[in-house]
Amino acid sequence: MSDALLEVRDLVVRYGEVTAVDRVSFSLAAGETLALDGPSGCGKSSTALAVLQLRRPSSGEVVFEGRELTALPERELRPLRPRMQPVFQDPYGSLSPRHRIRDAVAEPLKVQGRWSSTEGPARVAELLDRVGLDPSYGDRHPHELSGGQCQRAGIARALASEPRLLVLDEPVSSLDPSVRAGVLNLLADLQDDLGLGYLFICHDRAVVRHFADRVVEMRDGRVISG
Ligand SMILES: Nc1ncnc2c1ncn2[C@@H]1O[C@H](COP(=O)(O)OP(=O)(O)OP(=O)(O)O)[C@@H](O)[C@H]1O
Repeated sequence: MSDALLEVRDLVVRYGEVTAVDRVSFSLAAGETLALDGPSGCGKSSTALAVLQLRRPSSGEVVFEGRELTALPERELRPLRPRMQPVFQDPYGSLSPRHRIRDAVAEPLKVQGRWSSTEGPARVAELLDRVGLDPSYGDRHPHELSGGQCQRAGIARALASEPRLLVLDEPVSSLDPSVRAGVLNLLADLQDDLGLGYLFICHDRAVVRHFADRVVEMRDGRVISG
């Protein structure tokens, strides 16, 4: 019995004739950061989407917390989805422009039946505070936040689901260099506190070296080292 949080075995993702991910395997423990590195188009994002089951792989296995996900119908996946949360490159893209930050963070609690009108607002304030945002930011809309603040709000929303795994697809690439370190430090703190596993996609070698425990190097859909 493996104690891996995530185990990916012989993963294949095809888009029609294109094989974007070709028998990729790796594993990730709780509290660990595994980086996927490689040139543009080598299949990093396709791997991430297949791990999250946002795109169903063509073949292979994704074992998360001991359960093989690829064979599960959507209704059986649904209760597991909160435990694996994505954070994408575009901080504004993961938050609806029409909703206040407070509502965006509250939504997972409501959808997952964990909202109460007495404790819910305090939980949202606590999550905003946890990501370094003053809870008064809850009143704002995404366009009233900087890119870094918006990415923090997106992380608060992801944390509302009480995940065990964050799939971080270029989470700081669109941010000003001056705010990148702050968001990476926040992610490192959260990992220390919560024991989260991170699948981390990033094309910045210096960031990868600094942030990742292990690196899986990809080329043309395949793992070439790691
Ligand atoms: N929705 C899609 N339909 C068809 N082909 C796709 C699709 N998404 C990705 N691809 C192709 O799959 C391959 C891998 O793309 P992917 O985005 O996974 O790579 P990546 O390493 O994440 O690249 P980048 O760093 O540029 O995001 C590429 O050849 C790409 O053109």
